[in-house]
Amino acid sequence: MFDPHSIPADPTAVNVLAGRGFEYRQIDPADEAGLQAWVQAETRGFHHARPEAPEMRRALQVARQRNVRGVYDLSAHDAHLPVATIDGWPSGLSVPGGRSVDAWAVSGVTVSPTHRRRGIARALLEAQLRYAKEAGAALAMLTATEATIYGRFGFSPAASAATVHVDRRRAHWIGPESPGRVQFVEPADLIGKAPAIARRAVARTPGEIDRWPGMLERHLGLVDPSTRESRAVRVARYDDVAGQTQGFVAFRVVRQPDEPGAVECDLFVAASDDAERALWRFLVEQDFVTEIRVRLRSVDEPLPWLLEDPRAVSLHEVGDHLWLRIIDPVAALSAREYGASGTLTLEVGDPLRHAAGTFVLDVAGDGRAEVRPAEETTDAAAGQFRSGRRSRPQAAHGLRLDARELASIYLGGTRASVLARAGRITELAPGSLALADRLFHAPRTPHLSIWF
Ligand SMILES: CC(=O)SCCNC(=O)CCNC(=O)[C@H](O)C(C)(C)COP(=O)(O)OP(=O)(O)OC[C@H]1O[C@@H](n2cnc3c(N)ncnc32)[C@H](O)[C@@H]1OP(=O)(O)O
Repeated sequence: MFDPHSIPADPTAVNVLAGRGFEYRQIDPADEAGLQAWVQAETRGFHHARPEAPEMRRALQVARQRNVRGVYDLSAHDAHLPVATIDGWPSGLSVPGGRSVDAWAVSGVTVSPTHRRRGIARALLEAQLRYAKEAGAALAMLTATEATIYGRFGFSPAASAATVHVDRRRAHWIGPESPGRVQFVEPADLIGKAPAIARRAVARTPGEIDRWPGMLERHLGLVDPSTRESRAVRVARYDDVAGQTQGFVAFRVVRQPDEPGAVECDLFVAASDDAERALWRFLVEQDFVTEIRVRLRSVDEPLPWLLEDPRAVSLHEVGDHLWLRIIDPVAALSAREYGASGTLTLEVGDPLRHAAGTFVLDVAGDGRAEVRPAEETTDAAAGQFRSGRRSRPQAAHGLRLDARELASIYLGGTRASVLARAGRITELAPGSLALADRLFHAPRTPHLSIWF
């Protein structure tokens, strides 16, 4: 695994920020005071309360695993606190076909209100794209607080999420019985096996990213188990007939005294369809609750099809969630599996130059692609055309699009034809959009179930 601490400071960012009177630093994982100040600044940047000691310990544990950078204004009153924060780390991203592609996750982007709109975030983000390249990542990725910030850096929405509400009184189950068993478990008893189950759940869903050490502990209420909020966390797990745990949920019931409550769940992990059904059933069949609210679920849940009254289910806070930025089109396009065979040329524009070029996507009958810059036809490809394994490129299906549009169609969450209707993709030969829609189709709607 690539060491995120090994990347030298980006000279452009150093110079740009120095020119504005700021110092751009990487914080050493062993620099406890430096990391604490960074966490304080990031927490303030996101308008959160100052962290208590257990949360600070957890934040430091996470920060030590990442490339953590701050911008310092040495003339400020609290000069040890950065005026801007950002962190990045290498992480797998699940793509259609069950593989994971090497990506670079970006998080913790804050600029103090005293220093904003002076180009600090731009300097930090452009540097992150160069770090992503240095780390060998095919894409950069993030979740965005505001949808207006990241398009200018080539990021674009690639997977959505929604909060699923279920009206308990109307939630009569008609779906199949799962053969295994759901049972309550204390969070501390689950944490040992939780990461492995989460890994399998991530692998089967395009758009999910690797979980990092310390992430599940927070959802399970284990960071500071003595708080009222942590003590309210209940956990149920699903074991298959062989006794293997295949999924779990962590939830709270919120209620006024003597009133029925509402189930609030923000950790729903299912490594099999049986687990997914059984855990939904467990959540929606609780007594003495009126509503079940599960955050960051897919916009394409099977749940309405499992209930007699599909209108018991409603989607709220539906929106973009995972944003991708293509860094290396050949690596990114080669990683996923495709929904059809065919050959498509992609003329990709990119004002920041990372993904610019013309690429030939040549998908064989097994859904695997060979991708090459248009000027190269490799000997291997020529051999495969001769042997008939791959179709020879015709005069040719092609699209002209920007790196952003490529990011949005990449996981299959948005169709190329929709972006063409929006005037954002140009079809270069008749039939190219229909082919692109078939190629990029993913059997499972991409979905990301965490913030990062
Ligand atoms: C992945 C994540 O961590 S998402 C978290 C993002 N952070 C937050 O929401 C915390 C609160 N907000 C902030 O800290 C800051 O406002 C930031 C980080 C969003 C922007 O920082 P700044 O240093 O002010 O941005 P900077 O001056 O570099 O602006 C860069 C460009 O983005 C634009 N921009 C910056 N913030 C916004 C915004 N909130 N909405 C729309 N455009 C924005 C600027 O106009 C500028 O455009 P241009 O370069 O094309 O002219």
